[in-house]
Order: sequence, then C-alpha cells, then structure tokens
Amino acid sequence: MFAHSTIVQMHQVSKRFGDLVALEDVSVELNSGEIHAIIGENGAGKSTLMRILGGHFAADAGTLVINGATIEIKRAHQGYRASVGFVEQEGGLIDEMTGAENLILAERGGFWSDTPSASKRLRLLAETFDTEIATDVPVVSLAMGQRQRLEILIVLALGARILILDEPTASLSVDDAKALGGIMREFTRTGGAIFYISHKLNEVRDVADRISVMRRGKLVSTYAARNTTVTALAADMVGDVVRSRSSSGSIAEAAPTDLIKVALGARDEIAFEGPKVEVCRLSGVSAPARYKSEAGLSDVNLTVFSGEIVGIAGVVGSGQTTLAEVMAGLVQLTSGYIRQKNNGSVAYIPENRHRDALALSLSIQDNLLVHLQSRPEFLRGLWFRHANVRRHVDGILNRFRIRGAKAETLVRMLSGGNQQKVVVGRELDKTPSLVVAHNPFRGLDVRAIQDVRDSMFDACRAGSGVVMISSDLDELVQSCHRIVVLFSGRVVGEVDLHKDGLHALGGMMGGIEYDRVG
Ligand SMILES: Nc1ncnc2c1ncn2[C@@H]1O[C@H](COP(=O)(O)OP(=O)(O)OP(=O)(O)O)[C@@H](O)[C@H]1O
Repeated sequence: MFAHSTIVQMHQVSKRFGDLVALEDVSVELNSGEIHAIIGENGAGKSTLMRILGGHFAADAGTLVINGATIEIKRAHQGYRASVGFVEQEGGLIDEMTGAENLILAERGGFWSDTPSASKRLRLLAETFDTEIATDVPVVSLAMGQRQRLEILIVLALGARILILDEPTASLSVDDAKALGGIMREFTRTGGAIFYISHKLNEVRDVADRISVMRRGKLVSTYAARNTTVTALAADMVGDVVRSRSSSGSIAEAAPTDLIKVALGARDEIAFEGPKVEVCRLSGVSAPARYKSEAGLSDVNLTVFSGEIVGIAGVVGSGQTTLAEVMAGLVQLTSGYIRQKNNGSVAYIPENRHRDALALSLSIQDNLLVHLQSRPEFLRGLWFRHANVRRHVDGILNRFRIRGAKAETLVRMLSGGNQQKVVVGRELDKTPSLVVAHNPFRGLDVRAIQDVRDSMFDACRAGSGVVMISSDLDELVQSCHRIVVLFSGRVVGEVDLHKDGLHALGGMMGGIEYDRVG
C-alpha cells in the first residue's frame, strides 16, 4: 500500500496571452491516489493550467513542484513530461499509425522501431487494467472509447504517474465510460493521481475526491467532493450575477438559477405555434458508413417537422454519424430518397469539429464567413464590405460570449468550448430549414449549453426542424420532443416524450424493436 502524499504543487501560477489574462495566481495541489476534478466555464483557464503542468506551455510566474522537485515553470519543459500524461480533448494520436507505432513515436521519436515488443507492452498493460485494446490497427479505425483507452495506456507505458484527462467522457458511450472508470480506479489504487477536467457536474461529484472551480482565470473554490452539491458547484462556476441573452438578443442581467437549472439537467422545450410542415423526409434510405467503427444505414424512414427537436439515440456506432452525414448531404445513398422543404438550407454541427467543421489555422472571421462570403451585405462588386463583415462577426462573438477573442484570432488559439461556439454560431446564423446537430453540447459549459440550446429553440420558433444526435440520453430528454432509436443502422423505435415513458429506451438501444411504446 502506498502512503498518500502531495505529488503536484502549483503555486500562484499566472499566464497571459497578449492582453488576455488566462491564469491569475492559481494555486492547486494533487495527492497520490487522488482524482482532483477541475471545472469551470469555457475559457476559464483549465486547459492552460494543465498544459503548464504537462510542460507544453511556459508560465509567466508561479512555482511548480512535482514529486518534491521544483520545476522551471517559466520554460516549456520536455524533461518531466514522462511523469505527466496529458490526454487532451481532441486526442493526441496519429490517425494513420497503429497503437504500437504511436508508442514508439512518442518514446523514441520513431527510431529503433520494434513494433512487436511495443505491441506486447501495450497488451500487458491492458491486461493489468482489465481492458481490451487493438494495438496493431491504424488508430483511425478505432471507436472513440477504444482510442481514448489506447492513448491512456500509451502515456502510462511512457511512465506517467500523473494523468491529466481533459473532458474524458464527452463523447463516450455508457459502457466506454464504465471501462474508463475501471482504469482510473486501478491507476489511483496503486498511487497514481489524476487531474480530471469536465463540465458534467454530476459526474465529477461521482468520480472525484476533490473538486476545484475556476472562473475567468482564477481558482475560486476547492471542495472535498462528498462535502459539496451540484448546485453549489454550479453557483461557483457562474458567479453571483450572470449576464444572459434575452429572447430579443440583447444582453440582460439574469439570476444564476437559470443556469443552475441547466447544470442540473432540468427539462426545457419549446411549444411551436406555427403550422406543422414537413422540413425533411427520409424514405427507405440506405447508405454506406464512411468510418470503420460505424454502421451504414439500412432502410431508414424518418420525417422531421418544423418546430420540433427530434433526438436520435443509440449505442455509439449504430449509424448516428452516417445519418448525420446523409442528412447533411455528404454521403451518396445506395437506395431510397431524401426530400427537403423547398431545397432549404441545412445547418450542420458535426461530431468532430476539427475534422469536419473548422479550419484551425484560419481566423474566426474566415471560419464564420464560409458559405456566406457572397451575401449581398458582405460584398460590393469584387470588394468586401469590411464594416458589415466585422459587425456580423462581432455579433456572433458577443452573442455566444466567446471570451477574449477578436475577429482575427486564429481558431486554434480558442479553447475547445469556444471553438464549438464558432461552429454553432456560423451554422445557426443561416436561418436553416433543417438543423443537424451531432453532440452539439460537447465541451460546452452550462452557460454555453444554454446559449446553444436557446439558439436551437430560436431556430425552431422560426420554423426549422432540428435533429439532435447525442450519446448522452439525459441531454436528449432535456430538450427533445421525441426520440428515435437507431440500432445497427436501422430505426428500431420511437418515444414521444409527452406520451411515453422512457422505460423501453434501454431495450431499443439493445436492438429490441418497438413500433410505439405505451
Ligand atoms: N495558445 C493560445 N494563444 C492565445 N490564447 C489562448 C491560447 N490558448 C488558450 N488561449 C486563451 O486562454 C483562455 C483560456 O483557455 P483554456 O483553453 O485554458 O480554457 P478552458 O477553461 O480549458 O476552456 P474549455 O472548457 O472551453 O476547454 C481562452 O480565452 C483561450 O482563448
């Protein structure tokens, strides 16, 4: 048995990016055998703090002690990376390489490649943690949960005793989240320690020993998890008085209770007054999957009406990504047809924002203007109307509270949550007839979830139909009117949240067909 001791001490750490104060005098500790959760709004500074600990960024001031040794914090440092394993939100593995090759690359820069032995080391480690991983196939072919477990095992194989997990369950199925929980328990049981970044307040209460809350670059509170409540955490996160957007679009003061309700997962939905018209119909649609771990569609019938939010549930890989891409017009059908209202426009918020929605090395303005550049208000002859473009971009930055960013800021400089807001802001601005949103709240804090949900509701009120796909059933129950369940690429049933109970959802997600659940 190991003795609990403090293995990380970060004291009065500060960091600026130009004018933006990302961290101000932040002090935090981590003990061996402990899971310490860091929560806070988008842009609060969580990832920056962790990147300093991981040696990716230099701090401007402060001290860092790891295992009793003082580390030069004002220099980005490779030296102690081996003891700190950082598994970032978007993943750090090379897609085209296998798990074993990724390990060799991280360990020796790719030299002295001995793939069978790297593969064996990873398999042995997987056994220790009672999990299974494929070490010899390209990472791109692995499902999200497997890929994440592989990345964790690689950093452990490199010798990490301090693990940083940035939003580890954001796109995991329930089973994958359980498997991750098993690895974390075994790792901390043997003295390893984890910093755990998350926006899910209930989840951090369940998994963490201590929880620290950050707001606008400062650490505002630290609690023993068993001595706090989700409401207290949400209140610390959002502050005493918050600014929220009224339905007219103006900024108004609002009580934090609205946001706390969002944090607690209260149900909220719109009542659409307008005529119920069909905005999109899929008839007998079959289509191939574009990814290995994903099912293609088989004879799918689905109609979406104006003013409704249709949730799509199912275990990860049941065809949700194929469905989203089919509706966004990215996949050729093998049979069936899709009919859309007046050839109306589709807003598409994809699951993988880096791959499918953003040009990371371009500015926010360039990313927001894609598809809009020829709008008459932005173009006069061959010339851009810069003042109008700027007003439009600033409007979205303001509406979605993208903190500290300007139109010319490169998208790769933004926090994960703020990148997601750029995608949502661009897509919902099109006045679409159909919105296809795949995990739209991924990486978002409560305030941003409320903003995005309000924007989806506004789109519905204006007559759009919304299809919302999520691996998180609670998220679907919170805002959808009905939930359609996919299994192995087929629609196996539907639940109307006004009339039906949720009891049959579990069975349907396992493939048991229901016409209608009473
Ligand atoms: N390399 C960088 N250059 C410039 N600004 C940056 C850089 N990295 C982060 N920032 C800014 O620092 C602030 C803190 O970002 P950080 O990624 O630490 O937030 P976060 O709390 O992890 O947010 P999220 O929950 O959205 O991931 C943000 O305003 C972000 O835009």
